[in-house]
Amino acid sequence: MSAPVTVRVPAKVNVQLAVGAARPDGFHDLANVFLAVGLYDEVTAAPADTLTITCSGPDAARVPLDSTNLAARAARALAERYGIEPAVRLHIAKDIPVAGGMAGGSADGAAALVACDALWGTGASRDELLAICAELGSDVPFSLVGGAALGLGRGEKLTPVEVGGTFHWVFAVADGGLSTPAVYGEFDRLTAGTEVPEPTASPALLAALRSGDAGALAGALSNDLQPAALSLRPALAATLAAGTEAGAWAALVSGSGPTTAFLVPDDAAGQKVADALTASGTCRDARVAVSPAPGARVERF
Ligand SMILES: C[C@@](CO)(OP(=O)(O)O)[C@H](O)COP(=O)(O)OP(=O)(O)OC[C@H]1O[C@@H](n2ccc(N)nc2=O)[C@H](O)[C@@H]1O
Ligand SMILES: Nc1ncnc2c1ncn2[C@@H]1O[C@H](COP(=O)(O)OP(=O)(O)O)[C@@H](O)[C@H]1O
Repeated sequence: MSAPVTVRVPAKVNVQLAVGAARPDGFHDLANVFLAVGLYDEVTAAPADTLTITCSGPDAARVPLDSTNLAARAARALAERYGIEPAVRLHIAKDIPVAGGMAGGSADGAAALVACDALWGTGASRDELLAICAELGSDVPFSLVGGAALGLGRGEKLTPVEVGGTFHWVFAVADGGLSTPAVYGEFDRLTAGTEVPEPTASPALLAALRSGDAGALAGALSNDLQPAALSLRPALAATLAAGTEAGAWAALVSGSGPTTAFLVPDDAAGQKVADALTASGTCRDARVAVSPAPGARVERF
């Protein structure tokens, strides 16, 4: 019998999220610049008679353990592709905030795919794995590749982006989550009757990533979903202000939120901003992390 396989997978922050008008299929075309950050989930796949799924960690109770779980969906999709039974016990050790705009579910989907591929010896190519990821969700391909990438289309068409240094972040974890479709829906409501421009990647942002210049990156961060997230969760404005007052170089909502992200110059500043955010009472938790981080990788057999 094969030994269990454990895969570690990072969270993400969107350093640019340019959103176009709603498409006929309900999705939005994006220029989505993903940056993987060093907060990780681990997914372990072990042989079993049937597909079962468990989750541990402080937010485990908020993770669905039914057939909608993205890790379970990934295992089923791979098994179906190779005509085998999805007989696997999946365990998620969850450290990425749930429904927080940091792609935790997508991360678990990508990790389960890599873990099951190794466990079952399917030998799927990188392109096959990426195609399954794109079927599972717009953010899932990025969780597989990690680093930094520009996502076009609905975010699934990836081009790697060069990163020339290490960036230091603080993430303020909010109470409860925000639904991604609800935030896109609020974006549509807020932009109704206006001309929504075609989303394009910012040359200044890509140059800042390439040079590793955190000050330049701070000036180039942008998120078109931020007004929608703030409209649905006005209290996030106080969190953003608390981090900025404590010395963060820049503050923005991470993706669809409600996690907020603070770019800081170094470790010491990160600890100071994290302490101030915790003391402010405007968030549930504050986590420090660095980027870039590698994508879904087998850690141990
Ligand atoms: C906003 C972003 C930014 O990276 O992530 P989060 O911040 O939620 O993690 C993504 O676009 C979320 O991607 P993901 O969570 O994979 O979304 P999907 O499962 O593909 O789609 C869920 C729903 O979000 C909306 N959606 C998603 C992607 C997109 N380009 N346009 C959309 O309108 C649609 O309503 C869709 O039905
Ligand atoms: N493995 C998983 N981990 C977390 N959430 C999951 C998972 N599988 C499915 N979900 C569902 O996806 C929703 C979005 O969660 P998540 O991916 O953590 O946030 P976001 O889309 O904001 O980045 C959750 O509310 C949950 O219902």
